[in-house]
Amino acid sequence: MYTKLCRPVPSINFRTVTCFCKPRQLNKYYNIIARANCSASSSFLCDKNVIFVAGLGDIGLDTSKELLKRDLKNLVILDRIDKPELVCELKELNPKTKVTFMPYDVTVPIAESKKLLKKIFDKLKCVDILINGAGILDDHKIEATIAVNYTGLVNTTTAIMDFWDIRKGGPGGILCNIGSVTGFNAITQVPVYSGSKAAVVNFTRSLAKLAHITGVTAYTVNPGIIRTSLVAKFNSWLDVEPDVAELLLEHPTQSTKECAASFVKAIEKNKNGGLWFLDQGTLENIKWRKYWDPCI
Ligand SMILES: NC(=O)c1ccc[n+]([C@@H]2O[C@H](COP(=O)([O-])OP(=O)(O)OC[C@H]3O[C@@H](n4cnc5c(N)ncnc54)[C@H](O)[C@@H]3O)[C@@H](O)[C@H]2O)c1
Ligand SMILES: CCCCCCO
Repeated sequence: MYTKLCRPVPSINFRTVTCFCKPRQLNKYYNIIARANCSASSSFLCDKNVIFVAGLGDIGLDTSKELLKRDLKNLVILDRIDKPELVCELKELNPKTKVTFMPYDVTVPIAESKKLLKKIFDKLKCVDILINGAGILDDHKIEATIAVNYTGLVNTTTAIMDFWDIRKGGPGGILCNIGSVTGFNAITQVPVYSGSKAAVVNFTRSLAKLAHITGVTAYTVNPGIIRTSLVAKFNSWLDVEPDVAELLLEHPTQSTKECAASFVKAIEKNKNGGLWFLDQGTLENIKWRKYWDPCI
């Protein structure tokens, strides 16, 4: 619906190249170049430019590796973590994709986020997908949890709208926000974290419904529990359960690789309004029950 398709290409040999970068008059050479890069068996992601906020985290790193199997044109990783060895490892994985790392803290003022995004857009000319994945889990850190998990995501999203919003002449874009199963049903003992993820889910559902105005589609990927450094040990709110991590990790979990495989599959489905549930290696788009309708 919002994917500005290039000139229809023969579906037999080539997939339709979707493009937000040149919404008006697509240069026929772009089509040929894109086709040359993307064989018929390639993914929707082939030849795309992707920004991945938190692409070096435990889930982020394996998801970045999975993305790099899809012949992206550019993968720009923004993260607070600065681990050059991980970036070098990613750069080696696929010669078809240029991997760039830029330090970024999602809690900076929105003007800083815009400045960083301008540098990226000036370099790449277009960005097809923004993945917002920054998150912390420590219910002792109330302000920080909300600042990183929610405000940081909202600000980064709002900042990119300067470059994507079709009302400003932008090409539109695709937002992939990392929520969590706790955004649907809380881990009661970490209500601040769970609430921040519910906010991410709710915010993103609204953006999806605004896509007809902004040209920006949006969905969330909501992993179940994965054994990462985030969950190894964390504080419950007001210490209501000192052993919350141990108790949770007694239940079935999934690996970062399983999550990454489902994560990229969800991105390839590119469903505006998707509520992707990624638990124990499965991928399901869940239906949100409506209890009330603002009727506007
Ligand atoms: N591990 C799980 O079970 C699980 C389940 C569902 C959702 N999640 C979410 O997935 C995401 C990744 O979590 P993870 O388990 O890989 O843990 P992780 O700690 O390895 O990753 C967290 C990522 O967020 C980044 N980050 C934190 N604060 C930041 C800031 N201020 N600015 C920029 N980046 C910042 C970190 O650098 C890291 O890349 C988080 O949003 C988390 O809430 C995790
Ligand atoms: C083990 C607790 C996992 C909490 C992160 C789910 O988003």
